[in-house]
Amino acid sequence: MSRDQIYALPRDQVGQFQFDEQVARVFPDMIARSVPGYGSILSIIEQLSARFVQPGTQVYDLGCSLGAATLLMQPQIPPDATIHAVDNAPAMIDRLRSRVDQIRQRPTLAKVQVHLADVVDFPMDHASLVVLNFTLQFIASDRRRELLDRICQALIPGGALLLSEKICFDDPHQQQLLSDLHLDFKRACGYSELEIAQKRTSLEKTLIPESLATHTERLQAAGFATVAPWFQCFNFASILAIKGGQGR
Ligand SMILES: Nc1ncnc2c1ncn2[C@@H]1O[C@H](C[S@+](CC[C@H]([NH3+])C(=O)[O-])CC(=O)[O-])[C@@H](O)[C@H]1O
Ligand SMILES: O=C(O)C(=O)Cc1ccccc1
Repeated sequence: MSRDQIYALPRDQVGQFQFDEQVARVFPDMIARSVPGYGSILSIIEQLSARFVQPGTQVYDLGCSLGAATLLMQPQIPPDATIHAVDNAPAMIDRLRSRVDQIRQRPTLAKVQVHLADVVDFPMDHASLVVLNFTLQFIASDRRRELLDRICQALIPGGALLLSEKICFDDPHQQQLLSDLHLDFKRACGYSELEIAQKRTSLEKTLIPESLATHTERLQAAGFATVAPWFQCFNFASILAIKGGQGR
């Protein structure tokens, strides 16, 4: 796996973070060394897919990057279900397309369709599981509610949304403590102070975290009957939201 050294050398100017060729090349290493719990969340997504995905339904992996979640879910779900892996970064989608083409499309495996598209207006229907694994944080704040409304509408009764995000805290002491612990995690994973500082600058206007309360309230307002935060490590959290059955 290629090591992320993107921010290792000093830059005169640090531009906005982009999911370009350079990032796609090192992405598995970058995310594993930047997001505490990323590997655990992926293996729970694999487990959830076995429980929630129903025969003949659609699964959406929104902001799929290199398809880590998609490729784990594929062997777990009924063969007549379809996974739609969606990302608007050509560098990510090109790599995922060639990986999916390499996997022989066995009739016992669910189909994977790879889409270069913006998740904000990507059409969805008859979904039993939607994955937003660290993607909503990159969507413009004023488009988030609309996307969650559409996801809830697209889900069948009993269908699930898995939402993982970097979060922030209303209490400044909690904010300081948990972001400091995240920085310690990055240091322990081998990032230098320069790498940490330059990446932080590049993400400032691109990755906009919200509080767990904001996420929970918006999911409830979008129509989810059950909103269950199930994972938190420092300032990263994951929520499972279920659309109610008939009458809920
Ligand atoms: N509007 C958008 N439309 C489509 N894609 C988008 C948009 N905005 C951002 N992206 C895409 O969302 C992904 C976010 S990474 C997700 C990891 C993955 N889920 C994983 O489980 O490995 C998380 C991170 O890097 O922290 C990138 O590939 C962007 O191109
Ligand atoms: O690196 C960080 O500080 C993050 O918040 C997570 C992250 C991981 C990968 C790409 C962009 C942001």
